[in-house]
Amino acid sequence: MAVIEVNNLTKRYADRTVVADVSFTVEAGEIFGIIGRNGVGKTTTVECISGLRVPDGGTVAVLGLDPQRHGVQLRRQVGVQLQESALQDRITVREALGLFASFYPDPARPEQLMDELGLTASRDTAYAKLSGGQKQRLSIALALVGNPKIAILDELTTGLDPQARRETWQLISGVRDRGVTILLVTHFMDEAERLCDRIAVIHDGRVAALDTPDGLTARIATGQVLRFRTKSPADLDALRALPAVSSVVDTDGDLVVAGTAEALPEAIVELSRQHLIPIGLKVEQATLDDAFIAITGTAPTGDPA
Ligand SMILES: Nc1ncnc2c1ncn2[C@@H]1O[C@H](COP(=O)(O)OP(=O)(O)OP(=O)(O)O)[C@@H](O)[C@H]1O
Repeated sequence: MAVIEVNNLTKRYADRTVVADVSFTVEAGEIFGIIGRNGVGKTTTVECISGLRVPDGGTVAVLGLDPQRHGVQLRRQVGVQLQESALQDRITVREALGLFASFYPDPARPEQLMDELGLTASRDTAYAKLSGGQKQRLSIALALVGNPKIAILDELTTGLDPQARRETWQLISGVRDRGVTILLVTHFMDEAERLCDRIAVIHDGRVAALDTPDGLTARIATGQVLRFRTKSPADLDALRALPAVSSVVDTDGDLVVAGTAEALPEAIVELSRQHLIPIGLKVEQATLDDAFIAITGTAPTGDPA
């Protein structure tokens, strides 16, 4: 059963089209990812879904309701993690969770959420005194405190250290296992690969691809990804024309060539014909990162080291 249906969504700011023609459906119980580089319209798309923005075209239905016309009913059933919290500086973690819990008919227990999100030690700390990571955990807790049917999480783990990211992923998997549908916006490929059942790749305000993480990787997957530099610019079209090569992308001077197992010998011969040698050559198995590069022609940015 689809719980979110987005059809031909468009959104303009002044005369600039930010969301051009986006369509997808999210099924009950899945973790659905929206991935894309900064500024491609991900947040605008989820803001239209959560009723915070009015679309200029197309339709959005959440649990069968129009977010604009049925905002009050939907707010009880949809938890939204805001990118920047509008909390007062002096409110403590415990007070904020208690306050938000009071808005809902059947809220989660704040103590349990604080425990699950590692916030118990800072329960009496004022919002302004929390670290970036603690603020992030609190924003996730606030999205979940109403026991929502759908949770919309935007840049879930930005600002968290590697250990906290992994703990947050576990927590989100656990929330999904309890039957909550999750719409996750991220530009971290490892996060999308680890958590999402299906992913929409947004590029230039459109859905460039929609599939499972494995399905997206399989599009280029052929098996191998070669990474190297050359001393002078290579003829990329000649590389693209090789039978075993499915894509060639130049990411700031580093060439990323995806293809079958034959791509390596073919590329070496072609480069040698161009009087070039591959510098720093690495041969790897394809990942979601590589699929993203092949689909959008650009590298995702902001991945943690
Ligand atoms: N209220 C606004 N008025 C004008 N332009 C806006 C507004 N909000 C966003 N934009 C612009 O629209 C584009 C898409 O923004 P959006 O936040 O939807 O992208 P995003 O993919 O979520 O990026 P990010 O990961 O940086 O949040 C950006 O270029 C942004 O600067």
